[in-house]
Amino acid sequence: MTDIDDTTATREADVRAEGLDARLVVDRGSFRLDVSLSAAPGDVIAVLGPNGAGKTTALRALAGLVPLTGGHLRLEGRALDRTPPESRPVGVVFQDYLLFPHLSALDNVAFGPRCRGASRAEARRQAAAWLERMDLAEHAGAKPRRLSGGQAQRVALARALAIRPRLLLLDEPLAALDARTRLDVRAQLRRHLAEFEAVAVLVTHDPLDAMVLADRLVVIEHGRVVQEGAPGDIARRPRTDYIAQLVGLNLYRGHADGHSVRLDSGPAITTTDDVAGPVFVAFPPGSVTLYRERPGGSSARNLWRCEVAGLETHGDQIRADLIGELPLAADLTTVAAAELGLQPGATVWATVKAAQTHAYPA
Ligand SMILES: Nc1ncnc2c1ncn2[C@@H]1O[C@H](COP(=O)(O)OP(=O)(O)OP(=O)(O)O)[C@@H](O)[C@H]1O
Repeated sequence: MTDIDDTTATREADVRAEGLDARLVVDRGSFRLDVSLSAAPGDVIAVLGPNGAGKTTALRALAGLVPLTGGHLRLEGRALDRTPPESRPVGVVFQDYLLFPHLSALDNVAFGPRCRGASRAEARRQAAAWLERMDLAEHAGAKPRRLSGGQAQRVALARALAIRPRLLLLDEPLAALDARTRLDVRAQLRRHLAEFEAVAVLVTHDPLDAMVLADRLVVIEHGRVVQEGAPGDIARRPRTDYIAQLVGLNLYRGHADGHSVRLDSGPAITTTDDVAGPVFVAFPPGSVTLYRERPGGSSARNLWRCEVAGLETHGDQIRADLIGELPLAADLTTVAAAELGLQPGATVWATVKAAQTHAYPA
């Protein structure tokens, strides 16, 4: 057995004995969720996917709020499939926090320990300690409507952690916040998740939240896992159009023979990678250069005639959506777009250097 096999085997043993080991099969009308999730203690997993992919269903199944149609759910070696939600060692932070409006921050956090048998005084003592840890001590007496979005989020997190869960679930934890608050709260949440010693699963459709907060991403589409791995690997080697769009790459599928990849859709792309067989080829929109006339002296091997289908601002750049023999996205500065006279319907020539493409096995 190699070292890698040893590490994998150890991780799998950890997952079975101490972590999360789940296959969640849930039928909801015509929709079927069927995803496997496993994590070792201390792992933060982000479940990422487009609208309707089944992220919330997966989270609710873990919490026990929707029943499994099939599969299994084990946490620290214990089957939870038939355990009612309130008896699961699971803490949940809902998207809109669902704080009790009539209770103070302190009593919101004390609620969990109290429900699980702590005396009123003990529950409040634990709650006060959690609020302190979240830098919220001075807001202990405040009702939720007096809290800012970021403070409410931390109270919700404190409430979920106060029951000392062995599985922490977060549903779009930053979605309710404005952009400025989001930045701060994301950094704080990252710190709290790093300190959390059990498994955390967060659901999001924001790739930045997923990349910053999680050790591992599980991408689901149409109720199935389409790709999983470390954030960096997924960003470098997307395997579906949805993921390629999330990480901002043009992505194609084709058949490689040496440095040439014949795409399933027709044209070929030259790459510096040496690959063979079925592959993906990806390149960033920023690596595309556009010309109004066919460039004569360009050394680029990859040259395609395209038509501008649409233009939109993208950060401080313009993103051109191009169609033609190779549909692609190209980023250029506003000045360059003006000089090229880019407008929908215009014909342009697009080039990409072989060294800026990346090919990998499909
Ligand atoms: N109560 C329900 N009854 C029947 N179908 C449902 C129910 N709730 C959700 N669905 C369906 O299950 C599928 C997955 O929904 P889910 O909310 O889990 O997706 P999601 O990935 O969380 O999406 P979003 O990002 O939009 O919240 C959708 O097709 C949805 O229409």
